[in-house]
Amino acid sequence: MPGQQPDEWQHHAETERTSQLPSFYSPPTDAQHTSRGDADVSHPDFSISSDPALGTSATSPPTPTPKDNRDSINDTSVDRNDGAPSPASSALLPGTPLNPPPPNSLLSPAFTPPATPGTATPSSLLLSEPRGVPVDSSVPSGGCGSKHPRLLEQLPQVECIVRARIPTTTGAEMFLHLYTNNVDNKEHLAIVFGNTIRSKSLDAVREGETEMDRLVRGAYTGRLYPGRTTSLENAGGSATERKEPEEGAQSQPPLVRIHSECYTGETVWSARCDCGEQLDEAARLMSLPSNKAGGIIIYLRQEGRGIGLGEKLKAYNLQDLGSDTVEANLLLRHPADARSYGLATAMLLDLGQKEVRLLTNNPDKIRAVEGPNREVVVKERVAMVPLSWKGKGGFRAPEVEGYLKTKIEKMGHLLDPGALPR
Ligand SMILES: Nc1nc2c(ncn2[C@@H]2O[C@H](COP(=O)(O)OP(=O)(O)OP(=O)(O)O)[C@@H](O)[C@H]2O)c(=O)[nH]1
Repeated sequence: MPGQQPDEWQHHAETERTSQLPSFYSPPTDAQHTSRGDADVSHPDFSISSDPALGTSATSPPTPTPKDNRDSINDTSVDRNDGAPSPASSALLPGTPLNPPPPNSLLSPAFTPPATPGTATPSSLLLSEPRGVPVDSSVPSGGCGSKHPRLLEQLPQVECIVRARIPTTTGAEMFLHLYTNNVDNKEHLAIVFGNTIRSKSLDAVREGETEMDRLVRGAYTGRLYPGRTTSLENAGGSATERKEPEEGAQSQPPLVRIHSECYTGETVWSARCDCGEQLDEAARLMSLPSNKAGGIIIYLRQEGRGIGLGEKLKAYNLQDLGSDTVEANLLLRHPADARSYGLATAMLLDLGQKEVRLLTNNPDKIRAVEGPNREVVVKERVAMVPLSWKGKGGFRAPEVEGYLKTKIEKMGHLLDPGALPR
C-alpha cells in the first residue's frame, strides 16, 4: 500500500496475528513490538536495550528443573504447540502490496549489527558485564539438571586450518577460525573476540611452510598490513609467541557460546526460533568494551539440532500440522535432539580454554561441552533470555513462543516461563 510505513504494516499484521494466537501467547506491548533487526539497529533506545543483565528475574535460579525426565521421547503429557498455520501469518509474506517486505534491518546478514556504528551512547549499562550464575555439573544441585548426556570416551581431533580478521558492521572486530576434524567433513567455526585467544593448532609450525604461507593462513601475531613479510610481530620471537594479555584479561574465563547452525533463523528471518537473536546477542556481549576476558562463539554445523535442513523443514510442516518441535522430530524418526558437543570441547581446548562462562539455557549443553573427563569446566552459566521477554526489543511470534515453551517443558531449558510477558 503506497505511503504505508513498515511499522504500520507490522502493526496491521500483528493485530491480525493476535486473533490467531494460542492461549499462552499475549500480544506484545509497544515496547516489545519490534523485529529482531529493528531492535538492534534502529531502536532509538538501544543503549538501554543493551542491558547485559542477563540472568535476572527472567531466569531460573541455578537449581535443577523440577521436571526430572527431560528426555521427551516417552513424554506424552505435555501441551502441544499450536503450530497451525495462521491466515494472518501469510499476510506477512514479503513482496505483494498487502504483504510488506521485511524491514531493511532484516535484510542484513545473520550477524545483525547490534548498533549503527558510531551512534551508540556509552552508558554504565553498556560497560557492565553480563551476569552469570555459578554452575557445577559435578553435583546434582549444581544447576545443570540431572541428566547425563552420553559422551564419546575420546574427544575428536581438531585443527584450525585458517583464520582471518573480520571487521564487523558494529565496529567490533573478530577473528574467524575455520576448523577441520577427524569425525566429519564439515567446516566448523570459532568466532573469536579479543586478541588474547589463540589457536594452538593454527600457530603450530608446519613442515616446509614459508612465512608467506603463515601469513596467508592467518598464523601471524599482531596485524597484517601491505608489505608485511614475517608472521611474528617482533623479530626474534617464536611462532607460537602470544601477546601479553591486557591487565584484567585473565581475571575470569571468557564468555563462550556453543551455537548450532540455523539457516532459517540466522539467514532467512524465521520467527519460528530465536537462533538469530541469540547469535547476535552473544556477539554483542562479547564485544562489549567491559568484556576484557574475550569471547568465543563455537559455531557448529549441526543444523536443525543435528537432523539437517531438509529434515528440519519437514519438521516445520509437521509443526504447522499441529506437532510441537519435539514431536515433529520424533515423527520423522529422529531423536528430539541429535547433537553432540565433543567438537566444541576440542575446539575450546585448542583455543587454550579450560574454564568458560557459557551463554546458554540448555543444561544438557553444559554437561556435554565439558567433555567426558571435564576437560573444559563451565564455571558460570549466563542465561539467554529472549530480548522481548526483557522488554529490550527482540521479536514476538506465536511460533517462537511455542518453540520456547516446548524447550522449557520438554527439554528442561532453564528459562522461567513466568517471565514471558503477558
Ligand atoms: N529439529 C529442529 N531443529 C530446530 C528447530 N528450531 C530450531 N532448530 C535448531 O535448533 C538449534 C538451536 O540451537 P542452539 O540455539 O545452539 O541451542 P539450544 O539447545 O536451543 O540451547 P541454547 O544454548 O539455550 O540456545 C539449531 O541447530 C536450529 O537449527 C525445530 O523446530 N526443529
